[in-house]
Amino acid sequence: MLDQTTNLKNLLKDPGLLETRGYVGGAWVEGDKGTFDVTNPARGDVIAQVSDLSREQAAEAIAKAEVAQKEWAQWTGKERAGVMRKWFDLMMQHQDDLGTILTAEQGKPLAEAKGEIAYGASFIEFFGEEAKRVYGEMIPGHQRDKRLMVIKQPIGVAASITPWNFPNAMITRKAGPALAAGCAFVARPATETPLSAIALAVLAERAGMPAGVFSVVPSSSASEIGKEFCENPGVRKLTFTGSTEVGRILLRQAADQVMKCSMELGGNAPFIVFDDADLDAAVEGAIMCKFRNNGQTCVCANRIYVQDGVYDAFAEKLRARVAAMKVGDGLEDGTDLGPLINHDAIDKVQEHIADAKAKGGEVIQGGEADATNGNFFGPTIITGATRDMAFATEETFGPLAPLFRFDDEDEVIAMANDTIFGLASYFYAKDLSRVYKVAEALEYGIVGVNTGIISTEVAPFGGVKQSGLGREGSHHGIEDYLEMKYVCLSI
Ligand SMILES: NC(=O)C1=CN([C@@H]2O[C@H](COP(=O)(O)OP(=O)(O)OC[C@H]3O[C@@H](n4cnc5c(N)ncnc54)[C@H](OP(=O)(O)O)[C@@H]3O)[C@@H](O)[C@H]2O)C=CC1
Ligand SMILES: O=C(O)[C@H](O)CS(=O)(=O)O
Repeated sequence: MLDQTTNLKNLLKDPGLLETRGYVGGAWVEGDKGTFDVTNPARGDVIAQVSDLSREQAAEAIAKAEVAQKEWAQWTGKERAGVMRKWFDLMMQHQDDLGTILTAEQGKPLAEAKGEIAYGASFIEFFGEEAKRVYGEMIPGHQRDKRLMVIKQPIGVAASITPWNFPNAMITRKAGPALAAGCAFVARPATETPLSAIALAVLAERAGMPAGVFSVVPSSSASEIGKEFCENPGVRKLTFTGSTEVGRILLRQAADQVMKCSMELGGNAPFIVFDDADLDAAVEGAIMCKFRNNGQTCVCANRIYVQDGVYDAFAEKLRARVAAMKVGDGLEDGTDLGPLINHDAIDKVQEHIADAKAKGGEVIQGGEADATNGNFFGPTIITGATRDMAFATEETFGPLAPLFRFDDEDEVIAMANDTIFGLASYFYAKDLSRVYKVAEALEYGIVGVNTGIISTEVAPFGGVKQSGLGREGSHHGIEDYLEMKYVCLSI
Protein backbone atom coordinates (compact mmCIF):
# COMPACT_ATOMS: atom_id res chain seq x y z
CA MET A 1 0.00 0.00 0.00
CA LEU A 2 1.15 3.52 -0.81
CA ASP A 3 0.72 6.36 1.61
CA GLN A 4 2.59 9.46 2.71
CA THR A 5 5.25 7.32 4.37
CA THR A 6 5.84 4.66 1.73
CA ASN A 7 7.95 5.99 -1.12
CA LEU A 8 7.09 4.45 -4.49
CA LYS A 9 10.80 3.87 -5.22
CA ASN A 10 10.97 1.53 -2.20
CA LEU A 11 8.52 -0.78 -3.95
CA LEU A 12 10.63 -1.15 -7.11
CA LYS A 13 13.39 -3.65 -7.89
CA ASP A 14 14.81 -1.07 -10.34
CA PRO A 15 14.19 2.41 -8.87
CA GLY A 16 15.73 3.90 -12.01
CA LEU A 17 12.42 3.25 -13.76
CA LEU A 18 10.77 5.93 -11.63
CA GLU A 19 12.00 8.90 -13.68
CA THR A 20 10.18 12.22 -13.41
CA ARG A 21 11.83 14.29 -16.11
CA GLY A 22 10.82 14.65 -19.76
CA TYR A 23 12.73 12.82 -22.48
CA VAL A 24 13.46 15.13 -25.44
CA GLY A 25 15.80 14.31 -28.32
CA GLY A 26 17.56 11.66 -26.26
CA ALA A 27 18.14 13.96 -23.25
CA TRP A 28 16.46 14.01 -19.82
CA VAL A 29 15.08 17.51 -19.27
CA GLU A 30 13.49 19.44 -16.41
CA GLY A 31 10.28 21.33 -17.17
CA ASP A 32 10.44 25.03 -18.05
CA LYS A 33 7.19 25.34 -16.08
CA GLY A 34 8.46 23.58 -12.94
CA THR A 35 6.69 20.41 -11.87
CA PHE A 36 3.17 19.03 -11.37
CA ASP A 37 2.01 16.50 -8.79
CA VAL A 38 1.05 12.93 -9.61
CA THR A 39 -1.23 11.40 -7.00
CA ASN A 40 -2.21 7.86 -6.08
CA PRO A 41 -5.99 7.75 -6.82
CA ALA A 42 -6.64 5.29 -3.98
CA ARG A 43 -5.99 7.85 -1.28
CA GLY A 44 -4.84 11.02 -2.98
CA ASP A 45 -1.24 10.87 -1.75
CA VAL A 46 1.33 12.67 -3.92
CA ILE A 47 3.63 9.96 -5.28
CA ALA A 48 5.83 12.06 -7.60
CA GLN A 49 6.49 15.57 -8.86
CA VAL A 50 6.95 15.41 -12.62
CA SER A 51 8.64 17.92 -14.91
CA ASP A 52 6.06 20.23 -16.49
CA LEU A 53 7.33 20.81 -20.03
CA SER A 54 6.32 23.90 -21.99
CA ARG A 55 5.00 24.29 -25.51
CA GLU A 56 8.50 25.44 -26.53
CA GLN A 57 9.96 22.21 -25.18
CA ALA A 58 7.35 20.24 -27.14
CA ALA A 59 8.45 22.17 -30.24
CA GLU A 60 12.05 21.21 -29.48
CA ALA A 61 11.06 17.54 -29.22
CA ILE A 62 9.38 17.81 -32.64
CA ALA A 63 12.43 19.51 -34.18
CA LYS A 64 14.74 16.80 -32.80
CA ALA A 65 12.32 14.14 -34.02
CA GLU A 66 12.34 15.57 -37.55
CA VAL A 67 16.12 15.22 -37.73
CA ALA A 68 16.20 11.77 -36.13
CA GLN A 69 13.37 10.46 -38.32
CA LYS A 70 15.33 11.01 -41.53
CA GLU A 71 18.05 8.64 -40.31
CA TRP A 72 15.63 6.19 -38.67
CA ALA A 73 13.77 5.82 -41.98
CA GLN A 74 17.04 4.77 -43.65
CA TRP A 75 17.40 1.81 -41.28
CA THR A 76 16.11 -1.43 -42.72
CA GLY A 77 12.91 -2.83 -41.25
CA LYS A 78 15.02 -5.59 -39.77
CA GLU A 79 17.31 -3.10 -38.04
CA ARG A 80 14.35 -1.21 -36.56
CA ALA A 81 12.88 -4.55 -35.54
CA GLY A 82 16.08 -5.34 -33.60
CA VAL A 83 15.77 -2.25 -31.40
CA MET A 84 12.03 -2.81 -30.92
CA ARG A 85 12.64 -6.40 -29.87
CA LYS A 86 15.13 -5.26 -27.22
CA TRP A 87 12.59 -2.69 -26.02
CA PHE A 88 9.92 -5.42 -25.79
CA ASP A 89 12.29 -7.73 -23.90
CA LEU A 90 13.10 -4.96 -21.38
CA MET A 91 9.40 -4.21 -20.85
CA MET A 92 8.72 -7.85 -20.03
CA GLN A 93 11.85 -8.12 -17.89
CA HIS A 94 10.58 -5.15 -15.84
CA GLN A 95 6.89 -6.10 -15.96
CA ASP A 96 6.53 -6.14 -12.18
CA ASP A 97 8.01 -2.68 -11.64
CA LEU A 98 6.16 -1.17 -14.61
CA GLY A 99 2.95 -2.67 -13.21
CA THR A 100 3.63 -1.21 -9.76
CA ILE A 101 4.24 2.25 -11.22
CA LEU A 102 1.06 1.95 -13.30
CA THR A 103 -1.09 0.92 -10.34
CA ALA A 104 0.42 3.67 -8.20
CA GLU A 105 -0.60 6.40 -10.65
CA GLN A 106 -3.76 4.92 -12.22
CA GLY A 107 -5.20 2.70 -9.50
CA LYS A 108 -6.05 -0.55 -11.29
CA PRO A 109 -5.28 -3.78 -9.38
CA LEU A 110 -1.64 -4.85 -9.75
CA ALA A 111 -2.52 -8.04 -11.62
CA GLU A 112 -4.47 -5.96 -14.16
CA ALA A 113 -1.62 -3.46 -14.40
CA LYS A 114 0.89 -6.22 -15.11
CA GLY A 115 -1.55 -7.51 -17.71
CA GLU A 116 -1.55 -4.08 -19.34
CA ILE A 117 2.24 -4.11 -19.45
CA ALA A 118 2.20 -7.41 -21.34
CA TYR A 119 -0.61 -6.11 -23.60
CA GLY A 120 1.29 -2.88 -24.24
CA ALA A 121 4.55 -4.72 -24.90
CA SER A 122 2.78 -7.01 -27.39
CA PHE A 123 2.31 -4.05 -29.76
CA ILE A 124 6.06 -3.40 -29.77
CA GLU A 125 6.78 -7.09 -30.40
CA PHE A 126 4.10 -7.42 -33.10
CA PHE A 127 4.96 -4.26 -35.03
CA GLY A 128 8.69 -4.92 -34.74
CA GLU A 129 7.93 -8.03 -36.79
CA GLU A 130 5.69 -6.06 -39.18
CA ALA A 131 8.57 -3.61 -39.82
CA LYS A 132 10.07 -6.29 -42.10
CA ARG A 133 6.87 -6.66 -44.12
CA VAL A 134 6.11 -3.18 -45.51
CA TYR A 135 5.60 -4.31 -49.08
CA GLY A 136 5.05 -2.27 -52.23
CA GLU A 137 3.86 -3.54 -55.60
CA MET A 138 4.52 -3.49 -59.34
CA ILE A 139 1.51 -2.68 -61.58
CA PRO A 140 1.42 -3.76 -65.26
CA GLY A 141 2.02 -0.60 -67.33
CA HIS A 142 -0.79 1.20 -69.12
CA GLN A 143 1.59 1.80 -72.04
CA ARG A 144 4.34 -0.42 -73.48
CA ASP A 145 7.09 1.93 -72.29
CA LYS A 146 5.73 2.42 -68.78
CA ARG A 147 6.61 0.51 -65.61
CA LEU A 148 4.51 1.39 -62.55
CA MET A 149 5.63 0.93 -58.96
CA VAL A 150 3.95 1.54 -55.61
CA ILE A 151 6.25 2.07 -52.63
CA LYS A 152 5.34 2.79 -49.03
CA GLN A 153 7.28 5.32 -46.97
CA PRO A 154 6.95 6.58 -43.38
CA ILE A 155 4.73 9.63 -42.90
CA GLY A 156 7.36 11.44 -40.79
CA VAL A 157 6.95 12.67 -37.20
CA ALA A 158 3.92 11.28 -35.35
CA ALA A 159 2.62 12.93 -32.18
CA SER A 160 0.36 11.20 -29.67
CA ILE A 161 -2.06 12.34 -26.98
CA THR A 162 -3.29 9.54 -24.75
CA PRO A 163 -5.66 9.01 -21.79
CA TRP A 164 -5.08 7.99 -18.19
CA ASN A 165 -6.97 4.70 -18.29
CA PHE A 166 -4.25 2.66 -20.07
CA PRO A 167 -1.14 4.76 -19.46
CA ASN A 168 1.21 2.18 -21.01
CA ALA A 169 -0.72 0.33 -23.73
CA MET A 170 -2.34 3.38 -25.34
CA ILE A 171 1.14 4.74 -26.04
CA THR A 172 2.72 1.51 -27.31
CA ARG A 173 -0.38 0.75 -29.46
CA LYS A 174 0.58 3.90 -31.37
CA ALA A 175 4.37 3.95 -31.02
CA GLY A 176 4.63 0.33 -32.23
CA PRO A 177 3.33 0.86 -35.78
CA ALA A 178 4.80 4.36 -36.01
CA LEU A 179 8.37 3.30 -35.15
CA ALA A 180 8.12 0.13 -37.24
CA ALA A 181 7.08 2.23 -40.27
CA GLY A 182 10.14 4.46 -39.80
CA CYS A 183 8.37 7.42 -38.16
CA ALA A 184 9.68 9.28 -35.13
CA PHE A 185 7.29 9.58 -32.18
CA VAL A 186 6.55 12.36 -29.66
CA ALA A 187 4.21 11.29 -26.83
CA ARG A 188 2.25 13.58 -24.52
CA PRO A 189 0.78 11.40 -21.71
CA ALA A 190 -2.24 12.29 -19.58
CA THR A 191 -1.60 14.59 -16.62
CA GLU A 192 -2.78 11.97 -14.13
CA THR A 193 -0.52 9.22 -15.46
CA PRO A 194 2.83 10.38 -16.92
CA LEU A 195 5.09 7.99 -14.98
CA SER A 196 4.31 4.93 -17.09
CA ALA A 197 5.09 6.86 -20.29
CA ILE A 198 8.38 8.15 -18.88
CA ALA A 199 9.34 4.62 -17.79
CA LEU A 200 8.83 3.54 -21.42
CA ALA A 201 11.39 6.18 -22.43
CA VAL A 202 13.86 4.89 -19.81
CA LEU A 203 13.65 1.45 -21.41
CA ALA A 204 13.69 2.81 -24.98
CA GLU A 205 17.00 4.51 -24.19
CA ARG A 206 18.36 1.27 -22.67
CA ALA A 207 17.23 -0.63 -25.79
CA GLY A 208 19.33 1.64 -28.00
CA MET A 209 16.53 3.67 -29.57
CA PRO A 210 18.35 6.47 -31.42
CA ALA A 211 18.13 9.91 -29.80
CA GLY A 212 15.04 11.85 -30.93
CA VAL A 213 13.18 8.85 -32.36
CA PHE A 214 11.02 8.45 -29.22
CA SER A 215 10.34 11.44 -26.94
CA VAL A 216 7.98 11.93 -23.97
CA VAL A 217 6.67 15.41 -23.13
CA PRO A 218 4.93 15.38 -19.72
CA SER A 219 2.84 18.50 -19.22
CA SER A 220 0.00 19.80 -17.05
CA SER A 221 -1.45 21.74 -19.98
CA ALA A 222 -3.02 19.41 -22.49
CA SER A 223 -4.46 22.10 -24.73
CA GLU A 224 -1.13 23.96 -25.03
CA ILE A 225 0.79 20.87 -26.14
CA GLY A 226 -2.12 19.75 -28.29
CA LYS A 227 -2.03 23.06 -30.17
CA GLU A 228 1.72 22.65 -30.77
CA PHE A 229 1.16 19.15 -32.13
CA CYS A 230 -1.61 20.39 -34.45
CA GLU A 231 0.08 23.61 -35.60
CA ASN A 232 3.73 22.59 -35.91
CA PRO A 233 4.45 21.76 -39.59
CA GLY A 234 7.04 19.25 -38.40
CA VAL A 235 4.23 16.96 -37.22
CA ARG A 236 2.76 14.92 -40.07
CA LYS A 237 0.50 12.61 -38.06
CA LEU A 238 -1.62 13.11 -34.95
CA THR A 239 -2.81 10.02 -33.08
CA PHE A 240 -5.26 10.45 -30.22
CA THR A 241 -7.09 8.22 -27.77
CA GLY A 242 -9.68 9.76 -25.50
CA SER A 243 -13.14 11.28 -25.49
CA THR A 244 -15.03 12.12 -28.64
CA GLU A 245 -15.38 15.67 -27.34
CA VAL A 246 -11.61 16.19 -27.29
CA GLY A 247 -11.24 14.26 -30.53
CA ARG A 248 -13.45 16.84 -32.23
CA ILE A 249 -11.30 19.69 -30.86
CA LEU A 250 -8.13 18.08 -32.17
CA LEU A 251 -9.61 17.30 -35.57
CA ARG A 252 -10.67 20.94 -35.95
CA GLN A 253 -7.17 22.11 -34.95
CA ALA A 254 -5.45 19.60 -37.26
CA ALA A 255 -7.65 20.57 -40.20
CA ASP A 256 -5.62 23.74 -40.84
CA GLN A 257 -2.67 21.56 -41.87
CA VAL A 258 -4.86 18.81 -43.36
CA MET A 259 -2.95 16.57 -40.95
CA LYS A 260 -3.44 12.82 -41.03
CA CYS A 261 -5.24 11.79 -37.83
CA SER A 262 -6.02 8.55 -36.06
CA MET A 263 -8.79 8.87 -33.50
CA GLU A 264 -9.74 6.23 -30.89
CA LEU A 265 -12.65 7.92 -29.17
CA GLY A 266 -15.57 7.30 -26.84
CA GLY A 267 -17.81 4.29 -26.78
CA ASN A 268 -21.20 3.17 -25.49
CA ALA A 269 -21.01 -0.61 -25.81
CA PRO A 270 -24.18 -2.71 -25.80
CA PHE A 271 -23.89 -6.16 -24.18
CA ILE A 272 -26.79 -8.37 -25.32
CA VAL A 273 -27.87 -11.65 -23.67
CA PHE A 274 -30.28 -13.70 -25.77
CA ASP A 275 -32.52 -16.41 -24.34
CA ASP A 276 -30.43 -19.14 -25.97
CA ALA A 277 -27.21 -17.89 -24.34
CA ASP A 278 -25.11 -19.88 -21.88
CA LEU A 279 -26.15 -17.74 -18.91
CA ASP A 280 -23.17 -18.58 -16.70
CA ALA A 281 -20.80 -17.72 -19.54
CA ALA A 282 -22.74 -14.51 -20.19
CA VAL A 283 -22.45 -13.51 -16.52
CA GLU A 284 -18.69 -14.10 -16.54
CA GLY A 285 -18.41 -12.17 -19.82
CA ALA A 286 -20.42 -9.30 -18.36
CA ILE A 287 -18.21 -9.18 -15.27
CA MET A 288 -15.04 -8.96 -17.35
CA CYS A 289 -16.51 -6.59 -19.92
CA LYS A 290 -18.16 -4.22 -17.46
CA PHE A 291 -15.71 -4.14 -14.57
CA ARG A 292 -12.29 -4.35 -16.29
CA ASN A 293 -10.33 -1.30 -15.10
CA ASN A 294 -13.36 -0.55 -12.88
CA GLY A 295 -15.46 0.18 -15.97
CA GLN A 296 -12.97 2.81 -17.14
CA THR A 297 -12.38 1.57 -20.65
CA CYS A 298 -13.92 2.73 -23.91
CA VAL A 299 -14.94 -0.85 -24.72
CA CYS A 300 -16.67 -1.63 -21.42
CA ALA A 301 -20.30 -2.69 -21.57
CA ASN A 302 -22.27 0.50 -20.96
CA ARG A 303 -25.76 -0.97 -21.58
CA ILE A 304 -26.67 -4.58 -20.78
CA TYR A 305 -29.71 -5.89 -22.70
CA VAL A 306 -31.25 -9.17 -21.47
CA GLN A 307 -34.03 -11.03 -23.30
CA ASP A 308 -37.24 -11.23 -21.28
CA GLY A 309 -37.23 -14.98 -20.64
CA VAL A 310 -33.82 -14.99 -18.93
CA TYR A 311 -33.80 -11.47 -17.44
CA ASP A 312 -34.50 -12.37 -13.80
CA ALA A 313 -32.15 -15.36 -13.77
CA PHE A 314 -29.34 -13.33 -15.35
CA ALA A 315 -29.89 -10.41 -12.96
CA GLU A 316 -29.66 -12.66 -9.89
CA LYS A 317 -26.59 -14.52 -11.13
CA LEU A 318 -24.86 -11.22 -11.94
CA ARG A 319 -25.80 -9.73 -8.59
CA ALA A 320 -24.31 -12.67 -6.70
CA ARG A 321 -21.02 -12.37 -8.58
CA VAL A 322 -20.81 -8.60 -8.17
CA ALA A 323 -21.58 -8.79 -4.45
CA ALA A 324 -18.47 -10.95 -4.02
CA MET A 325 -16.10 -8.45 -5.69
CA LYS A 326 -13.52 -6.81 -3.42
CA VAL A 327 -12.99 -3.06 -3.73
CA GLY A 328 -9.67 -1.73 -2.45
CA ASP A 329 -6.18 -0.43 -3.02
CA GLY A 330 -4.79 -1.84 -6.26
CA LEU A 331 -1.51 -2.68 -4.56
CA GLU A 332 -3.21 -4.91 -1.99
CA ASP A 333 -3.67 -8.63 -2.64
CA GLY A 334 -7.12 -9.82 -3.59
CA THR A 335 -8.39 -6.47 -4.86
CA ASP A 336 -10.82 -6.91 -7.75
CA LEU A 337 -11.68 -3.24 -8.22
CA GLY A 338 -9.37 -0.34 -7.46
CA PRO A 339 -10.37 3.33 -7.10
CA LEU A 340 -11.81 5.46 -9.88
CA ILE A 341 -9.34 7.96 -11.28
CA ASN A 342 -10.73 11.01 -9.49
CA HIS A 343 -13.76 12.56 -7.79
CA ASP A 344 -15.22 13.72 -11.10
CA ALA A 345 -15.46 10.06 -12.12
CA ILE A 346 -17.30 9.28 -8.86
CA ASP A 347 -19.68 12.18 -9.50
CA LYS A 348 -20.47 10.87 -13.01
CA VAL A 349 -21.42 7.42 -11.67
CA GLN A 350 -23.55 8.97 -8.93
CA GLU A 351 -25.29 11.22 -11.46
CA HIS A 352 -26.18 8.23 -13.63
CA ILE A 353 -27.50 6.27 -10.63
CA ALA A 354 -29.59 9.19 -9.37
CA ASP A 355 -31.00 9.81 -12.85
CA ALA A 356 -31.96 6.14 -13.26
CA LYS A 357 -33.60 5.94 -9.83
CA ALA A 358 -35.59 9.10 -10.55
CA LYS A 359 -36.88 7.43 -13.74
CA GLY A 360 -37.89 4.14 -12.12
CA GLY A 361 -34.67 2.15 -12.07
CA GLU A 362 -33.95 -0.09 -9.06
CA VAL A 363 -30.50 -0.54 -7.50
CA ILE A 364 -30.21 -4.26 -6.68
CA GLN A 365 -26.50 -4.14 -5.79
CA GLY A 366 -24.03 -1.43 -4.67
CA GLY A 367 -24.85 2.17 -5.42
CA GLU A 368 -22.64 3.79 -2.82
CA ALA A 369 -19.30 5.59 -2.90
CA ASP A 370 -16.89 4.86 -0.10
CA ALA A 371 -16.78 8.54 0.78
CA THR A 372 -14.77 7.92 3.91
CA ASN A 373 -11.65 7.13 2.02
CA GLY A 374 -10.44 7.91 -1.49
CA ASN A 375 -12.10 7.38 -4.85
CA PHE A 376 -13.70 4.02 -4.18
CA PHE A 377 -17.16 3.12 -5.48
CA GLY A 378 -19.02 -0.16 -4.96
CA PRO A 379 -19.86 -2.05 -8.16
CA THR A 380 -23.50 -1.34 -8.94
CA ILE A 381 -26.35 -3.03 -10.80
CA ILE A 382 -29.58 -1.28 -11.78
CA THR A 383 -32.62 -3.17 -13.09
CA GLY A 384 -35.55 -1.66 -14.97
CA ALA A 385 -33.24 0.42 -17.15
CA THR A 386 -34.98 2.34 -19.93
CA ARG A 387 -33.82 4.26 -22.97
CA ASP A 388 -34.67 7.66 -21.44
CA MET A 389 -32.05 7.22 -18.73
CA ALA A 390 -28.70 9.04 -19.05
CA PHE A 391 -26.55 5.91 -19.40
CA ALA A 392 -28.52 4.94 -22.53
CA THR A 393 -26.77 7.75 -24.41
CA GLU A 394 -23.82 8.74 -22.18
CA GLU A 395 -20.75 6.68 -21.36
CA THR A 396 -20.64 6.09 -17.60
CA PHE A 397 -16.93 5.17 -17.51
CA GLY A 398 -17.38 3.53 -14.10
CA PRO A 399 -18.63 0.39 -12.28
CA LEU A 400 -22.34 0.72 -13.13
CA ALA A 401 -24.22 -2.11 -14.90
CA PRO A 402 -27.72 -1.09 -16.10
CA LEU A 403 -29.94 -4.02 -17.16
CA PHE A 404 -32.44 -3.34 -20.00
CA ARG A 405 -35.17 -5.88 -20.86
CA PHE A 406 -36.04 -6.73 -24.50
CA ASP A 407 -38.38 -9.06 -26.42
CA ASP A 408 -36.90 -9.84 -29.84
CA GLU A 409 -33.85 -9.46 -32.09
CA ASP A 410 -35.11 -6.56 -34.18
CA GLU A 411 -35.99 -4.56 -31.07
CA VAL A 412 -32.61 -5.06 -29.39
CA ILE A 413 -30.61 -4.40 -32.56
CA ALA A 414 -32.47 -1.11 -32.99
CA MET A 415 -31.80 -0.14 -29.36
CA ALA A 416 -28.16 -1.22 -29.52
CA ASN A 417 -27.54 0.87 -32.64
CA ASP A 418 -29.39 3.93 -31.30
CA THR A 419 -26.23 5.90 -30.40
CA ILE A 420 -23.69 8.24 -32.00
CA PHE A 421 -20.97 5.81 -30.93
CA GLY A 422 -19.83 2.66 -32.66
CA LEU A 423 -16.74 1.20 -31.02
CA ALA A 424 -17.35 -2.18 -29.29
CA SER A 425 -20.46 -4.36 -28.94
CA TYR A 426 -21.08 -7.83 -27.50
CA PHE A 427 -23.71 -10.53 -27.51
CA TYR A 428 -24.22 -14.05 -26.20
CA ALA A 429 -26.22 -16.54 -28.27
CA LYS A 430 -25.89 -20.08 -29.62
CA ASP A 431 -28.12 -20.16 -32.68
CA LEU A 432 -25.82 -19.84 -35.71
CA SER A 433 -28.18 -17.87 -37.94
CA ARG A 434 -28.86 -15.48 -35.04
CA VAL A 435 -25.09 -15.03 -34.54
CA TYR A 436 -24.54 -14.14 -38.19
CA LYS A 437 -27.60 -11.85 -38.40
CA VAL A 438 -26.81 -9.92 -35.22
CA ALA A 439 -23.06 -9.63 -35.84
CA GLU A 440 -23.75 -8.14 -39.27
CA ALA A 441 -26.52 -5.83 -38.03
CA LEU A 442 -24.61 -4.21 -35.16
CA GLU A 443 -23.12 -0.84 -36.28
CA TYR A 444 -19.81 -1.12 -34.45
CA GLY A 445 -16.15 -1.50 -35.34
CA ILE A 446 -15.84 -4.47 -32.99
CA VAL A 447 -18.30 -7.27 -32.16
CA GLY A 448 -17.57 -9.78 -29.38
CA VAL A 449 -19.62 -12.97 -29.75
CA ASN A 450 -19.83 -15.11 -26.59
CA THR A 451 -16.91 -13.18 -25.15
CA GLY A 452 -16.55 -9.97 -23.14
CA ILE A 453 -12.87 -9.36 -23.92
CA ILE A 454 -11.83 -8.54 -27.47
CA SER A 455 -8.53 -6.66 -27.12
CA THR A 456 -5.44 -8.10 -28.76
CA GLU A 457 -2.53 -6.73 -30.79
CA VAL A 458 -3.26 -9.04 -33.72
CA ALA A 459 -6.75 -7.64 -34.48
CA PRO A 460 -7.83 -4.23 -35.88
CA PHE A 461 -9.17 -2.10 -32.98
CA GLY A 462 -11.28 0.93 -33.80
CA GLY A 463 -14.70 2.46 -34.10
CA VAL A 464 -17.25 3.70 -36.61
CA LYS A 465 -19.59 6.71 -36.41
CA GLN A 466 -18.30 9.10 -33.67
CA SER A 467 -16.06 6.52 -32.01
CA GLY A 468 -13.13 7.29 -34.20
CA LEU A 469 -11.05 7.13 -37.35
CA GLY A 470 -8.57 4.43 -38.30
CA ARG A 471 -7.54 1.12 -36.76
CA GLU A 472 -4.84 0.21 -34.24
CA GLY A 473 -3.29 -3.25 -34.03
CA SER A 474 -3.17 -6.05 -36.63
CA HIS A 475 -1.24 -5.84 -39.89
CA HIS A 476 -3.67 -3.05 -40.87
CA GLY A 477 -2.36 -0.85 -38.05
CA ILE A 478 0.91 0.08 -39.71
CA GLU A 479 -0.86 1.58 -42.75
CA ASP A 480 -1.87 4.62 -40.67
CA TYR A 481 1.83 5.55 -40.43
CA LEU A 482 2.75 5.05 -44.09
CA GLU A 483 2.35 7.13 -47.21
CA MET A 484 1.75 5.31 -50.51
CA LYS A 485 3.87 6.63 -53.41
CA TYR A 486 3.18 5.82 -57.07
CA VAL A 487 6.24 5.85 -59.32
CA CYS A 488 5.57 5.98 -63.07
CA LEU A 489 8.73 4.90 -64.92
CA SER A 490 9.11 5.52 -68.66
CA ILE A 491 11.74 3.19 -70.17
N1 LIG B 1 -11.59 4.77 -27.97
C1 LIG B 1 -10.65 4.53 -27.06
O1 LIG B 1 -9.75 3.70 -27.22
C2 LIG B 1 -10.68 5.28 -25.76
C3 LIG B 1 -11.60 6.29 -25.49
N2 LIG B 1 -11.58 6.94 -24.28
C4 LIG B 1 -12.65 7.90 -23.97
O2 LIG B 1 -12.08 9.05 -23.26
C5 LIG B 1 -12.93 9.39 -22.15
C6 LIG B 1 -12.25 9.20 -20.84
O3 LIG B 1 -10.87 9.39 -20.95
P1 LIG B 1 -10.28 10.83 -20.65
O4 LIG B 1 -8.82 10.70 -20.50
O5 LIG B 1 -11.01 11.54 -19.58
O6 LIG B 1 -10.56 11.58 -22.00
P2 LIG B 1 -10.12 13.05 -22.42
O7 LIG B 1 -10.50 13.08 -23.81
O8 LIG B 1 -10.58 14.09 -21.50
O9 LIG B 1 -8.48 13.08 -22.30
C7 LIG B 1 -7.72 12.28 -23.14
C8 LIG B 1 -6.37 12.97 -23.32
O10 LIG B 1 -6.58 14.17 -24.03
C9 LIG B 1 -5.98 15.26 -23.33
N3 LIG B 1 -6.73 16.47 -23.62
C10 LIG B 1 -7.84 16.94 -23.01
N4 LIG B 1 -8.24 18.09 -23.59
C11 LIG B 1 -7.35 18.38 -24.58
C12 LIG B 1 -7.20 19.43 -25.54
N5 LIG B 1 -8.04 20.44 -25.60
N6 LIG B 1 -6.15 19.38 -26.40
C13 LIG B 1 -5.27 18.35 -26.35
N7 LIG B 1 -5.35 17.32 -25.47
C14 LIG B 1 -6.39 17.34 -24.59
C15 LIG B 1 -6.04 14.83 -21.89
O11 LIG B 1 -5.07 15.57 -21.17
P3 LIG B 1 -5.23 15.75 -19.57
O12 LIG B 1 -4.94 14.44 -19.00
O13 LIG B 1 -4.24 16.77 -19.16
O14 LIG B 1 -6.63 16.20 -19.32
C16 LIG B 1 -5.70 13.36 -22.01
O15 LIG B 1 -4.32 13.19 -22.10
C17 LIG B 1 -14.12 8.50 -22.30
O16 LIG B 1 -15.09 9.09 -23.13
C18 LIG B 1 -13.59 7.26 -23.00
O17 LIG B 1 -14.56 6.52 -23.66
C19 LIG B 1 -10.65 6.71 -23.33
C20 LIG B 1 -9.71 5.73 -23.58
C21 LIG B 1 -9.68 4.93 -24.78
O1 LIG C 1 -8.50 2.95 -23.76
C1 LIG C 1 -9.18 1.96 -23.79
O2 LIG C 1 -10.24 1.86 -23.21
C2 LIG C 1 -8.63 0.83 -24.57
O3 LIG C 1 -8.68 1.12 -25.95
C3 LIG C 1 -9.39 -0.42 -24.28
S1 LIG C 1 -8.44 -1.81 -24.64
O4 LIG C 1 -7.87 -1.68 -26.00
O5 LIG C 1 -7.38 -1.85 -23.64
O6 LIG C 1 -9.37 -2.92 -24.54
